[in-house]
Amino acid sequence: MSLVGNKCESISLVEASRDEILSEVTPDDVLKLDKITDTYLCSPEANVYDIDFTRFKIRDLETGTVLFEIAKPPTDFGVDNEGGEDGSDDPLDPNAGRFVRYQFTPQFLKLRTVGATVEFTVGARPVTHFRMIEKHFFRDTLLKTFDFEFGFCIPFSRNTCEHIYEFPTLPHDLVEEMIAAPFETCSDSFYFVDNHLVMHNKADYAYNGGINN
Ligand SMILES: CCCCCCCCCCCCCC(=O)O
Repeated sequence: MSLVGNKCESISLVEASRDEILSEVTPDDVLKLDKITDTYLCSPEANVYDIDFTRFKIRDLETGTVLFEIAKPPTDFGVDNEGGEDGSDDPLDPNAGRFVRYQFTPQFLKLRTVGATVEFTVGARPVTHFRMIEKHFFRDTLLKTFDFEFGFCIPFSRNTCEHIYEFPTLPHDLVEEMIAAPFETCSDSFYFVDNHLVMHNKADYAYNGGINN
């Protein structure tokens, strides 16, 4: 099956078929991806560990400035935070909560290291080798793959960790294109427990905040 879409702006977020879900997606598979996926590569039910993200914060590590922060309201977390138009606010959408839209200013792309602090809870099962592989694209170009470990989580625990994003050096022309093309920068975040894919989230990004808007 084709796991990839052609353009961030035109991906079709259809759900993977049952056969696709049942075929195991490995960390090596996603490390090899060179395009954004056009489907979610696991169903929401794959999260048998009841991993629940409850807080997320991004800060510039050079100045300590907090750039973005969201905490889970009582019933929801991770849906469009800026009023995007992907339809994920629909309570019947099985993919609600798997997509986030970020809107940053152009200055964001000048940062060198960003710390992303995530707080999450886990359910009744111990979580071993919890790992996130996250791929960032602009259109058809892979900007960078991040590969982070969360480690081991005991049952019914609340956990916090900060991962360090070292920004790639991007050519000036590419940066200008990214600023001029809101939401054509996007990412796939794949979460594995013991090498089994348990969650797949998507995000897109605009970097034109403060420019005529
Ligand atoms: C411009 C290329 C590298 C970009 C690194 C951006 C770091 C942003 C951290 C936020 C990622 C959150 C992903 C998510 O919400 O699923």
